[in-house]
Amino acid sequence: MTIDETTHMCFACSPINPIGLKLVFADKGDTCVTRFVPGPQHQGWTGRVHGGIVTTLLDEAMAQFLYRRDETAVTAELTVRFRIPAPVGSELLVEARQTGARGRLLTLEAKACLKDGTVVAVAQGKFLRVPPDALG
Ligand SMILES: CCCCCCCCCCCCCCCC(=O)SCCNC(=O)CCNC(=O)[C@H](O)C(C)(C)COP(=O)(O)OP(=O)(O)OC[C@H]1O[C@@H](n2cnc3c(N)ncnc32)[C@H](O)[C@@H]1OP(=O)(O)O
Repeated sequence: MTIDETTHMCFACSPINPIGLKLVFADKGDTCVTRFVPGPQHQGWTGRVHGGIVTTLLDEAMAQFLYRRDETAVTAELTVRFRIPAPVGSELLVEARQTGARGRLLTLEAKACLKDGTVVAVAQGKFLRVPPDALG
């Protein structure tokens, strides 16, 4: 896949998308991790981070796990369980890992936790391999 890591506009991880989350990822053991401090602009109900933003963090962590391992795949299905409200202003630690692979189908899981380890949300993702040129 040919993607310019400095100029792409991914909402979650682009360094230059003006309204993006600007997530930075790293590999840690068999996981891919990131941290994010949601601001007031990321809330739904007052003081609670919007579930779509939490979902984006989880989805992106799984997608980055694959990207960093040279897999070209897209999210085909995503299930999120929101365990507790994510408070605006509290850092979220997000990690993703692969749980399986069968043919084109890759399965992953991700979780978002508060700094004290409290789990905020967990996700199961199914990703389907696509040809590299399908993703530009
Ligand atoms: C370090 C620096 C960073 C730099 C960083 C650079 C940028 C890094 C950007 C990252 C960016 C990430 C972003 C986040 C991840 C997105 O957000 S990805 C975007 C959201 N997802 C999409 O747009 C996907 C939209 N859907 C599709 O394109 C198509 O439906 C799919 C998923 C490719 C599948 O279509 P298809 O290839 O035509 O396949 P299809 O014939 O439907 O199914 C093939 C097989 O898979 C099976 N299948 C399909 N769906 C499922 C399912 N959900 N469950 C089970 N089986 C399934 C089918 O049953 C079928 O099985 P067989 O009949 O072959 O046995």
